Amino acid sequence: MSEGIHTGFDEQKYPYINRGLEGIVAFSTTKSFIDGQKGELIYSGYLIDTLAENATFEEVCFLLWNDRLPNAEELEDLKKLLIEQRELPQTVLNYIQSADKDAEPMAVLRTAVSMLADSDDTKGKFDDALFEGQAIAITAKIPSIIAAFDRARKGEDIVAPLKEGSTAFNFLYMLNGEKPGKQAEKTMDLCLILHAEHGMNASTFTARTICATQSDMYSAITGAIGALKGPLHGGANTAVMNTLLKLQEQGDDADAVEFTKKRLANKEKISGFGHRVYKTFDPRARLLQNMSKDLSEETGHQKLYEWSMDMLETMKSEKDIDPNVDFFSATVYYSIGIQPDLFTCIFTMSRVSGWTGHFIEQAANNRLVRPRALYVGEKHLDWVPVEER
Ligand SMILES: CC(=O)SCCNC(=O)CCNC(=O)[C@H](O)C(C)(C)COP(=O)(O)OP(=O)(O)OC[C@H]1O[C@@H](n2cnc3c(N)ncnc32)[C@H](O)[C@@H]1OP(=O)(O)O
Ligand SMILES: O=C([O-])CC(=O)C(=O)O
Repeated sequence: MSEGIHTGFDEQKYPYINRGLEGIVAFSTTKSFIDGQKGELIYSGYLIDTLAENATFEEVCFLLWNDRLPNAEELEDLKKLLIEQRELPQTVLNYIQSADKDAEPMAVLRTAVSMLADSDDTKGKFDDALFEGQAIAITAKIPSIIAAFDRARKGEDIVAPLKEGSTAFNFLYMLNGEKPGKQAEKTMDLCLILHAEHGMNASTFTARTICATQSDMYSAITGAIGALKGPLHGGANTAVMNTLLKLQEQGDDADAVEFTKKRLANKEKISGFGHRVYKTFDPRARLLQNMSKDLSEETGHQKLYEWSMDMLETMKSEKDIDPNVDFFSATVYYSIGIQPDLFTCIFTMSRVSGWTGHFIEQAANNRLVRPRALYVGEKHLDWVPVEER
């Protein structure tokens, strides 16, 4: 340790700092398992591929809140409760209508979710018996907030939620003002399943840290939304789409290989690639890649898919880095008509199930989260009066 640096630590005991907490195991969980070498993801016992093939988003919510799949009656009950909770309180609708049209959708969503606490009958009280009801209310209302803001900012009437249909179906209906077809609903539902849960990622860690102070679920989800919004986390899906749209502006013969190489040469990070845990292809990206390919052919967006593949191959050959979940979700969302600046909100619609599952788990076996920082500043300085500085 160099002279003048005072750590405040026993240096024998704390010889290094773990920047970014990489590899630190601070919680146990039954919510998900990730094998970063094999590229395997499991939600409460079920492989992501099994869930993608068989489950609905509502079943995944139940799974993440209860660590088991629902029987038919439990699933119907949950769907009913989610439908009952879709309507937004008038205070939140008023806020959405008055929000700046140019505001970031994730910022509006963050504020609106925070406001929901006021009109919740439980006031977000920290009580085991109330957590699942709060999780249902927040999960049900997030799609309504996203769709309402998107319509309000375009000067369109807000569409009231349906009293039927899946979360995916109702969201697309509220967003577009017309009922979606079977395929759009299925695509949306699959995206919700694939983004629901992912271990101790930055936003889930935020939610658990807030829970650990015994604050409340609304605060935890508000904080988690703030963490997800960043471009190194969930915000990367919007950044991926902006890159592809930039290529599109250059015309059909735009060169995605050169574009990627140039950015790498400038030491820029390429959004949608790399991961703290996966050292191979993210299994969700594999599933989304197949969807992206099929949808790009159906919607005439083949060029976007071709450029994505050029970027993928360049990242592999130049850096040996694979795509993460945000890479192909971008073109999937785009192909079903969602605007790029809403992409991270769609991620939120899904991830709220994992955040709330972790909140319930943390509360059941709580300990305050409180790591330490290595102090590297000065100590015991003499006070200098302001006029002498
Ligand atoms: C839902 C999600 O949150 S998935 C992640 C979404 N985020 C992104 O797509 C943003 C782009 N990716 C990244 O910034 C990173 O890969 C992260 C933040 C996701 C994970 O990164 P970390 O584990 O912290 O790795 P770190 O940033 O230290 O990168 C390690 C090395 O790989 C390089 N690298 C990692 N990702 C990328 C990338 N996307 N583009 C170019 N280089 C990259 C780094 O430059 C670094 O190289 P160096 O050792 O030569 O300096
Ligand atoms: O696990 C992470 O760090 C990021 C991620 O892929 C996710 O949250 O889905």
